Amino acid sequence: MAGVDYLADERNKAEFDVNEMKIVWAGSRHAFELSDRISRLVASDPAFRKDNRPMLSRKELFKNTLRKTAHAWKRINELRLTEEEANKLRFYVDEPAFADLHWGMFVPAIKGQGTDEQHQKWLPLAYKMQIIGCYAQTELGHGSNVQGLETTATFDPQTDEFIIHSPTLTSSKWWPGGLGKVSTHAVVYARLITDGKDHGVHGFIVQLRSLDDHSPLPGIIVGDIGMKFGNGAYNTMDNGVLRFDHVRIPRNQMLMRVSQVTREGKYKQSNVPRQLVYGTMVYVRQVIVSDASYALSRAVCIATRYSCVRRQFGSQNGGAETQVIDYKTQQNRLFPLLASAYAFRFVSEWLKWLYTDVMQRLQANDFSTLPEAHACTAGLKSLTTSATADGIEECRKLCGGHGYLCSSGLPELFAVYVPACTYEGDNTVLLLQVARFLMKTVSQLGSGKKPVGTISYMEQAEHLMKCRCEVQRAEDWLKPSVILEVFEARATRMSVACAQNLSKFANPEEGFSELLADLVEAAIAHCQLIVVSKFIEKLRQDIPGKGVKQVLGMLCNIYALHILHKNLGDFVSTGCITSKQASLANEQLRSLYSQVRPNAVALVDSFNYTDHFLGSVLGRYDGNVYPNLYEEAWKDPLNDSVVPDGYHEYIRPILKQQLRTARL
Ligand SMILES: CCCCCCCC/C=C\CCCC(=O)SCCNC(=O)CCNC(=O)[C@H](O)C(C)(C)COP(=O)(O)OP(=O)(O)OC[C@H]1O[C@@H](n2cnc3c(N)ncnc32)[C@H](O)[C@@H]1OP(=O)(O)O
Ligand SMILES: Cc1cc2nc3c(=O)[nH]c(=O)nc-3n(C[C@H](O)[C@H](O)[C@H](O)COP(=O)(O)OP(=O)(O)OC[C@H]3O[C@@H](n4cnc5c(N)ncnc54)[C@H](O)[C@@H]3O)c2cc1C
Repeated sequence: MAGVDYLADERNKAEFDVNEMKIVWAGSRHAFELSDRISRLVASDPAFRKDNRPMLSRKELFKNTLRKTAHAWKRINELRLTEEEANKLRFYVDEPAFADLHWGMFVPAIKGQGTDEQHQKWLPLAYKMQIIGCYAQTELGHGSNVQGLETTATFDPQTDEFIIHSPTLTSSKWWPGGLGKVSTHAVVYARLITDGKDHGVHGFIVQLRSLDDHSPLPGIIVGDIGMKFGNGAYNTMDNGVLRFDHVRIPRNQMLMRVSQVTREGKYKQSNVPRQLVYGTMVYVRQVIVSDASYALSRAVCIATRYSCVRRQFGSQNGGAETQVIDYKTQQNRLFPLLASAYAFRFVSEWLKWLYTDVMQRLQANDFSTLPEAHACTAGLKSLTTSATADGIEECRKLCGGHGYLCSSGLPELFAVYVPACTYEGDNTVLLLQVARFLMKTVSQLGSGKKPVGTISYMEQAEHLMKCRCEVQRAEDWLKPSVILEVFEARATRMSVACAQNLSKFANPEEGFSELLADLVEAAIAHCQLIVVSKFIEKLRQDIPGKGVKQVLGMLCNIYALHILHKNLGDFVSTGCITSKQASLANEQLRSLYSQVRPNAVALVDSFNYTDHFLGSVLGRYDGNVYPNLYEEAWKDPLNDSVVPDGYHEYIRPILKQQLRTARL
């Protein structure tokens, strides 16, 4: 029945103003209106259809992506979209493509590491897509260890050129998105060698393919690295392999903001930290945190709507069965994910602010906040992507058997999303960067150097090491000051314990290696504290709209108390809370689930996702799941004929043989 809203009752239960919540989710009225307009534009354009992706072969899939990307670019130009609008359009097209790396890494690498002159030369070409670029850093033999890269860029003073070379098989560039089949250019990371001296890894702009016929330039071997996890999914992207055989580029194609090579071959470093060479990664990690909130909210939206539609058991006198969302087990799995989606949204807004602030400071040669920005982007990228990947998979299970169908949208979402735990820095490797930052901070306590920003809580280390949680009743867990202190105490105690254990080793690096697992846990505790504290900060702001702040308060408490419940070992063993207080937290959590329950569908409606973007029969806005699921099944190519291809070759002979055997 078209037009019936099967979730209307659920929507009527909401205790807050959904339209105001949509604005909170989007970040501002402007952001909401822009996002709403662009999402509808994409949804209404048949060229952006995506429901056939799992059925396509790799070649068809890739060509389809090329077609869509070209169409998107055409629409961006026809409609004269702003950069913000164009980014939203690409987001709602929802198909990983070479353009992500062009706009997301190639352009930012030139902007961040290039000189004014290089900006003038390359950015106009890139902005008009007259060249298409990728970010070629990772190699077959090294990804995490950037300092271990092997590609060389040797300066030749005779010709004023660099010679880019892949000396070994393991030095082949391997993974860069957009490289395999599309990019004409790349920012290539290679060891800079002048006068026989190795100056470490630097970025170089290298042309890879002819701008006339797209063939690889002399000395370049380039191709796709092959099928990846899942059908459809990330296989729309041409992750590539690239080898150089003494390829020459002009000297002015080394990105020279951080350091320069003069005409004479002299290496000079600007008065900026060498880590700025890693600046593009910091930028993208911050974007990835924001993307985590979108990916998780999408899965949660599907699982929440479907959990209201789906009924199992509990029928009384022939009445309706129980909606599965009313089972406390379902709530205990689903509502913390709903809360996490909101928590990640708010922490990503803050992280974007932090990043912008750091960039402004860098312009004024103030590098003081760079270490914190690195630790926060690395740590939050790791925390949010791991939680999101696990959360999407949990949402699939929350949808029971139907969640395993491609038409639920969840298998593809998981397959596309899960590499986020690896790309842009393996999550464990990134947490270890946070741990280094924490150990440095602890070692400086009492030295007069004040910890600032997200680590400023360590200034109270003396208090946090011995404070006792004051919770006596379940409601006490609703006080933000109580939650904050407990999370700060846990993070401090775990970091200090690691530092104390480290100090027992004569060689600090040996100690660090031995304690890696504990260090990762301390880093996670610190990152979870950041997420909790940014949610609490958000609630201190003026948030208009009936009931909006109240329901966000519930989600904030669910996020914090669920983390506490899942990590009870940490909180209890460090003496931050007692086991009695732990059970009071659990009691409060159950009560919060009941309070959120009537608001669940409205909370996912607030994401304002179109059915096109969700791409899920189970998550349809109107909740009309079964007829559509049924109809969807018949679209499968296997159902094109009643008797399958292969019947005569393979099924019939078996049946006949069985008949003969039966007669014997
Ligand atoms: C519209 C936008 C769309 C965006 C597109 C989004 C999605 C696209 C999809 C996929 C893209 C995927 C792209 C990639 O994967 S690109 C490759 C990414 N690779 C990595 O992330 C590699 C990870 N490794 C590293 O970053 C480094 O090797 C390291 C692990 C950080 C170690 O580096 P190094 O050995 O040099 O450093 P040390 O550990 O010795 O530390 C020395 C000091 O430097 C500080 N440091 C390290 N990194 C940074 C940084 N980025 N910024 C600032 N400071 C940094 C570190 O803390 C040490 O400081 P100290 O004070 O202790 O000396
Ligand atoms: C889909 C996808 C897209 C990508 N796109 C790009 C791109 O556009 N450009 C680009 O340059 N690269 C790209 N990459 C590469 C990506 O950045 C790397 O794969 C990533 O940085 C991880 O590095 P690795 O593969 O070397 O992992 P490894 O470092 O080999 O990790 C293997 C295991 O070792 C562990 N490990 C490694 N070092 C340590 C340590 N010091 N301590 C403890 N444990 C450790 C890790 O935790 C992990 O469990 C992409 C990768 C993927 C999957």
